[in-house]
Amino acid sequence: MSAKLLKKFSDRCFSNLEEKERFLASFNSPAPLHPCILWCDDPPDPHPFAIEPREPWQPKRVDRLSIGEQPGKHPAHQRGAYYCLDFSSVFAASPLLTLPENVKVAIDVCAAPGGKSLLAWQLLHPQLLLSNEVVGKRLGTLVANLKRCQVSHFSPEERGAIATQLDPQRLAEYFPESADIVLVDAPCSGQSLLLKGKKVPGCFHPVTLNRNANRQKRIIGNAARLVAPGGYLLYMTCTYSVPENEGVCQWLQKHYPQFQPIEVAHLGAYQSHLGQFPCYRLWPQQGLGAGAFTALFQNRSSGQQSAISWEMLQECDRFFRE
Ligand SMILES: C[S@@+](CC[C@H](N)C(=O)[O-])C[C@H]1O[C@@H](n2cnc3c(N)ncnc32)[C@H](O)[C@@H]1O
Repeated sequence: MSAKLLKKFSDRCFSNLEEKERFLASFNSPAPLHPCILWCDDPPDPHPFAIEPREPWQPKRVDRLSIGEQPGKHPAHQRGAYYCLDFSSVFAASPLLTLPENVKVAIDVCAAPGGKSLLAWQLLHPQLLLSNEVVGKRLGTLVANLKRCQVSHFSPEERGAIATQLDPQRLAEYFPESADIVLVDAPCSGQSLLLKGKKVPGCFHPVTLNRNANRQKRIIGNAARLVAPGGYLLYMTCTYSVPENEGVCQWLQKHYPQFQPIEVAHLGAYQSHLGQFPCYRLWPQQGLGAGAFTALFQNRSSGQQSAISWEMLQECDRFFRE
């Protein structure tokens, strides 16, 4: 990581000197991140782990564990009792808590390894969860996680998931205006991954940011075409950059003006000071995770939700082929 580019970014983002110092300090001495789990079974009593106090927006099925807990090594993990994810992901997906449950169709456009799909499955109880992943190797991981975490295979008789490996443009052509909720957890410059000890070369470089912003615009534009009239689009990243995040949201509003940003009351305290519309940031200096961006949009156009063809679903499905 270039310390110069990080400093430049923080100069641009924070007029408050103290906030800027705290942001930079997160990189110089990263705080350990609390493990976090999403329960797929009902949590047992007694609880197998030491847990942290809850945040007001924390879904009931999510527990943030004390430092030192290793939920991935517990036998209940292999049994699929829960899925391990980071708390920033929970923050990003938390606008799902404001949406109607028991919807017909949820589509996760960028789904592997599966955290947001599992959150949508647990929080919204969709009839059909269509989890899509373009990268073949990652599709295998996604399907393995869905199966381990007890998500059944969809059929017209049974609520469940379908896994596809389609480019977002193809997805939009096959299933237009069909989804009550579409999730776009976009591939991004991944700046927050630095705080998880990962190497992310060039993640503050303007060329990287532009390349990612452009890729996200293509993905979110196609994702918008999947959303039924009245349905929702949730856009999330794990990066801090402004051309991604606020920039991509502004692009969406300009090119798809029927998509209105929706206020998420429980995230009011996290309103991004870098956007003039409802969108939310978790910063690393807030002490809850490495960071995330999230914005919820509603498709305000009028019309009917399109039905999904079972034949088309069967043709694309890779749930049992992985
Ligand atoms: C941030 S990750 C998704 C994480 C996942 N939602 C979760 O919660 O576990 C972004 C995903 O987008 C996929 N991706 C990369 N390029 C893409 C593209 N052009 N269109 C759609 N997805 C893409 C990546 O392979 C990656 O799996």
